[in-house]
Amino acid sequence: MPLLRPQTIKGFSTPQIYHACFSTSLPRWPRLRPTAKSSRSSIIASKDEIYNSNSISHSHPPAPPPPPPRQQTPKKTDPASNISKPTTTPIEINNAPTRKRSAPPNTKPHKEALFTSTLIRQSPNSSSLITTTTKPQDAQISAAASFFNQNFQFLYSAESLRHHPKNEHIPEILILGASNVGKSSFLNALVGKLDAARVSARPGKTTLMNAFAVGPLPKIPKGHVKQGEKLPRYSLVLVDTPGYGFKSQASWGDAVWKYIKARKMLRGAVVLISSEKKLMEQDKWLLRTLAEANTRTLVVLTKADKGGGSWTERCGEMAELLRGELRKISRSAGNGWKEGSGWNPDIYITAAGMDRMPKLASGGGVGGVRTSILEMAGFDLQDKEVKKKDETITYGGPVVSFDDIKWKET
Ligand SMILES: Nc1nc2c(ncn2[C@@H]2O[C@H](COP(=O)(O)OP(=O)(O)OP(=O)(O)O)[C@@H](O)[C@H]2O)c(=O)[nH]1
Ligand SMILES: [Mg+2]
Repeated sequence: MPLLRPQTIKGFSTPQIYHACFSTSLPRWPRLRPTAKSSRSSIIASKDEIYNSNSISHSHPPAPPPPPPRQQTPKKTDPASNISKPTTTPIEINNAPTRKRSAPPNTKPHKEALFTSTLIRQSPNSSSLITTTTKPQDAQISAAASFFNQNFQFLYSAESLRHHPKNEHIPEILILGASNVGKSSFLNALVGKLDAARVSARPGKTTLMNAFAVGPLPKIPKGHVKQGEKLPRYSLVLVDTPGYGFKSQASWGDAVWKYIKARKMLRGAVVLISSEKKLMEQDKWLLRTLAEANTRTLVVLTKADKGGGSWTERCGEMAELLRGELRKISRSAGNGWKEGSGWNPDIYITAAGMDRMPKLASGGGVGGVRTSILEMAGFDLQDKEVKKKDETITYGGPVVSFDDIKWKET
């Protein structure tokens, strides 16, 4: 296999070399300085960690199977009609036809749309929050839903990079965000299970990187399979992470950072930001770090149901703010991390953990996010079908093994 320079592989995490400066005194994620480059030896250490990863830690086993779903009494109301319109920004609810979904009894009218929408998104080209699904989007959303509902499996917990077992074939997506932002709840909603990942009202619940598998049997080209290799029976790995900020620890950030810069099958990160809070410096730092590492990024607002005032106004303003921040970051990164290729200009809005309703997996804005995650992971979403794209088309170059990467000299 020819030696490829990692920076020639377009659009996903390029293993570049950065210096990490970890704060040990504060129980926080490390403060990283992605622009300062380090020596090659720090990367070689990461590489060794990958290849010596025989031990799989199960110190954070999955939660027991969820109880049977509670019975819901459907309440038929038009979600869009109950949205309070913003007063200061021109955010409107698109009135395209919606698929009726049931909201729990006694749902407050202003939250009804949150419960019933599969897609809540703000795109740069529209001043409205799109909360509805048009016909083709519906087909894609249901294709993505059936993908995510297949073959759910807890894989492993990892304390550091070397605990992640070798993965040569299956795309991995990282779920990142501050502690308590709703990462584990979001993952549960994605896979349609209430208790796949453990959730708690107390920040700092997730302390390890927890990997979960979803999706149908993968179609791996014969030439990519080594003799006697045991093939995975799922198509996508979602990795829940410990949060940064309040109640977090520097070692958690260290593990996540090493994973971002060295993990071969990482195809993108979903960054969760709470819509009930202000954008934090640490959120901006994370986005900058992903930009410098050239990791594809999708930003999702969580907890749209929380906080005062109109959620449409609050989330719409926050989405605009974030997009401005992302543009600034991509200008200063000056690499392939650009609007549309490095980061997704659509900001999704979710209420994944809202009331922890069993049926929420089909609502709360989560359906639309699934489609973008699959796209980021290299799948092609056609009507009612999800197909794995040829890696050579998606990423602009053959997939090289970690061993074949010629490291950029500093
Ligand atoms: N109202 C509301 N609550 C939510 C939402 N998402 C999560 N929550 C709640 O927020 C709390 C934290 O959720 P988690 O999913 O554990 O958050 P996390 O980011 O995984 O937290 P750590 O693992 O501690 O970093 C829990 O009480 C959830 O029920 C949401 O969309 N709306
Ligand atoms: Mg968690």
